Amino acid sequence: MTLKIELIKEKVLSENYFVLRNFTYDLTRRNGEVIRHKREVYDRGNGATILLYNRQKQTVVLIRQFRMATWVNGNPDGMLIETCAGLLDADEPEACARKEAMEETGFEVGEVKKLFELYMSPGGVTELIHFFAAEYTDAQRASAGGGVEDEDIEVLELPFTRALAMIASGEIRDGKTVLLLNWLQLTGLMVQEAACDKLHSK
Ligand SMILES: Nc1nc2c(ncn2[C@@H]2O[C@H](COP(=O)(O)OP(=O)(O)O[C@H]3O[C@H](CO)[C@@H](O)[C@H](O)[C@@H]3O)[C@@H](O)[C@H]2O)c(=O)[nH]1
Ligand SMILES: [Mg+2]
Repeated sequence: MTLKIELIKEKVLSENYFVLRNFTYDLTRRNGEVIRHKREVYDRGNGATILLYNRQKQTVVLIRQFRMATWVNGNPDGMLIETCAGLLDADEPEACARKEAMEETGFEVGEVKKLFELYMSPGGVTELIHFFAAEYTDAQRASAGGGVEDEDIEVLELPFTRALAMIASGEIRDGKTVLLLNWLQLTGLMVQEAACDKLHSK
């Protein structure tokens, strides 16, 4: 059942790099009762992210960068391991994913697969992230990556099994990255762990 919403007031609390608003609205509950809500909503745009994987080498490409929000919330050095990602700005999601792969990892990917679009923090953040995956080859490496302007991004090419182990150990704790690595595991596109360990011990 669709709830009825009537917007009463919208107030901009902060409009600097992104926008924080306070919404007052009346919501008609499923039982017909009307309740008034006040909710703060942070709009920092939508984004795209892409997992690069190589079946032959059984590897994935991730990045490590400083994330202030994690430092504020208990991450001692603020460093986070993630799939490459960016804000859409004026780009279409797929174009954004390709551009971020190029800028952040240095790989110019070929065919990309659209997976899903997910709200990442619906309690208060508008952001919708578009998820992609692409197989990469060494020949597609066009630059060292590292990001643009004031970014300082480290590129990590890891055995897929190592990346999965890093979720279990807590070394990877970024939501979009865990989702994408779990998606790849579920596809069965990567070989089973024992075979993969054998490949990397050669
Ligand atoms: N001056 C200033 N610059 C900012 C601010 N916030 C972000 N930036 C700059 O804006 C750029 C954003 O880089 P992108 O690569 O486009 O985005 P992202 O931060 O990696 O975000 C991606 O990942 C996030 C985490 O999962 C996602 O939340 C986001 O949607 C996107 O997919 C960076 O150069 C960053 O320094 C700010 O408050 N002030
Ligand atoms: Mg980025």
